[in-house]
Amino acid sequence: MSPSPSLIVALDFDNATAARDMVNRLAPGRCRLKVGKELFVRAGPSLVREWVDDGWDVFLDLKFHDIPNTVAAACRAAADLDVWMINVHALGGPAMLAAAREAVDEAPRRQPLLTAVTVLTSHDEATLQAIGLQGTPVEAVSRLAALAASAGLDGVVCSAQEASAVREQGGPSFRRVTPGVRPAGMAVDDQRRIQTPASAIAAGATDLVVGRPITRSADPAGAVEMILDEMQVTTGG
Ligand SMILES: O=c1ccn([C@@H]2O[C@H](COP(=O)(O)O)[C@@H](O)[C@H]2O)c(=O)[nH]1
Repeated sequence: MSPSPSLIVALDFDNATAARDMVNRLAPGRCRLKVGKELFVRAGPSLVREWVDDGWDVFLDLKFHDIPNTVAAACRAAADLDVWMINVHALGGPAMLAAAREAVDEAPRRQPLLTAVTVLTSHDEATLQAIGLQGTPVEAVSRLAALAASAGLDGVVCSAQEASAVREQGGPSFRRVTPGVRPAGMAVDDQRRIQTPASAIAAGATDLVVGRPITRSADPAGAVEMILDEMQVTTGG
């Protein structure tokens, strides 16, 4: 069975105060939080721990990509924060993915979901050619999703444009975490493979990641509700 759809707010801020202000404007239970490289480097594990202790599900989006031993150690450190989800790059290959899986399985308390980034949503076919990846984005994502599924990961990060192909690869319970979501008429920014919230859900995305359309809104909680409404139109939830 597919997981219930969820909305994850990307907290791309350069300081803890601004990030806390944003979280204080969001309604607990309506969305999850994502902490990425910028905020983590600026504000560190203590901020993540604070939100986890407050009851938030936190996706620690650090996209580990290194030799297996280093990634396993990083995954252990991330799991120690009792977060809901962590991720690595599928391009790290089978041994790295297996090492990450083993590290998370040995987590002493909460085992986070472990997902793998396939092809960044800022990439289009021309970018793939430039970096030497063969085929279309959906072909590359499918190959990498198959690697992640064989290593026993819990899902992948992809664009919603590939969500149905990933569901075929990994089965319904294999999560399709999709950034690059833009409500109709919003700025695309640096994203290239985008979908609206409704079309992302219709395509089989399980967890929608949305940053700037929420965090740059004058009414972030209202923006969350509008996106959730759009998601429910398709799920009937
Ligand atoms: O392929 C990927 C993987 C991660 N991201 C992250 O998601 C958010 C998207 O933010 P927006 O402001 O909604 O564009 C951001 O934190 C990225 O680091 C991604 O966009 N694509």
